Amino acid sequence: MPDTSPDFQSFASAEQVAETTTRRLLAAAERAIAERGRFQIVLAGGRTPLAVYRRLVDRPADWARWHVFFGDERCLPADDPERNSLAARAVWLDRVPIPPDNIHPIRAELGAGPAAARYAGLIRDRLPFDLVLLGLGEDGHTASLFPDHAIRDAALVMPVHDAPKPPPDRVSLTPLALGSSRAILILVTGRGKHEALARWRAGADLPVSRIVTSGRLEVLMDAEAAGD
Ligand SMILES: O=C1O[C@H](COP(=O)(O)O)[C@@H](O)[C@H](O)[C@H]1O
Repeated sequence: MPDTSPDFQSFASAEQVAETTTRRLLAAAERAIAERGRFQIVLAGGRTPLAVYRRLVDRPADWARWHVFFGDERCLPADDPERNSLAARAVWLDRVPIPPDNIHPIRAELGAGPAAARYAGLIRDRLPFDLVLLGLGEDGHTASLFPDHAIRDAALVMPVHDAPKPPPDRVSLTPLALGSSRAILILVTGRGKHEALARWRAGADLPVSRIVTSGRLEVLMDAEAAGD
C-alpha cells in the first residue's frame, strides 16, 4: 500500500523552494514526455508560484508537449491581471513556445457555475494529471477551496461563491480532481503562512487535508512558513 501522507520538506529560503520546484517540475515533464509523449500540469494561482514560473522561461524544455491546466480561477473579466491564468501568461506562458491550444484556461468570465461545468467536461478525459501545483493561503485555503465552505466531493470542478478572499466568485478543481495526479507539489512560503501550515500539520480539517492521492504529495516550505 503506498504511503499517501504528505512529505513535508523544509528549505532555508523561498528562493530555494522556487528553484527546487522548478527542477522537479522539469524532471517530471521529461519523464512524462518520455513515457507518455506529453506532460499535463495543473498550475497554482496566487503569488507564491510566480517565482517558479519566471524561472521556467529560461530553462530548456520540450514545450510543444506541455499541456497546461489551472487549479482555480477568479471570476473576473477575461483581461483582468488578477486572474490566475493571466498572471501565469504574463510571466511565463506567453514567453515560451507552448502551442496556444495546449493552454486550457478556466472560462471564469462566463460565471462560476457555467465555467465549472465547462471545465469539468474538459478535464474529465484528461485525468490523471502528471503534476498538480498548489499553494496554501494564509487563511488555509488551497486552490479556491476555503476552510468551512462546503466542498462538492463527487464533482471534479465546482463553482465557489462568497469566498472570503476577493473576488467572492471563483471556480475550483475539487480534491477529487486535484488528487487525480501522479504527483502533487504544494508550495508554502513566508511567515504569513506559518499558522495555516501548523494547523494542517496538527491535523486540522482544511481543504488541503481532503486531497487523497495514490501519487506523491510533497510540501515544499521555507523556514519562515515552517517556523524553523
Ligand atoms: O487566491 C489564491 O490564493 C492561493 C494562495 O495564494 P498566494 O498568493 O498566497 O500564493 C492560491 O494558491 C490560489 O490558487 C489563488 O487563487
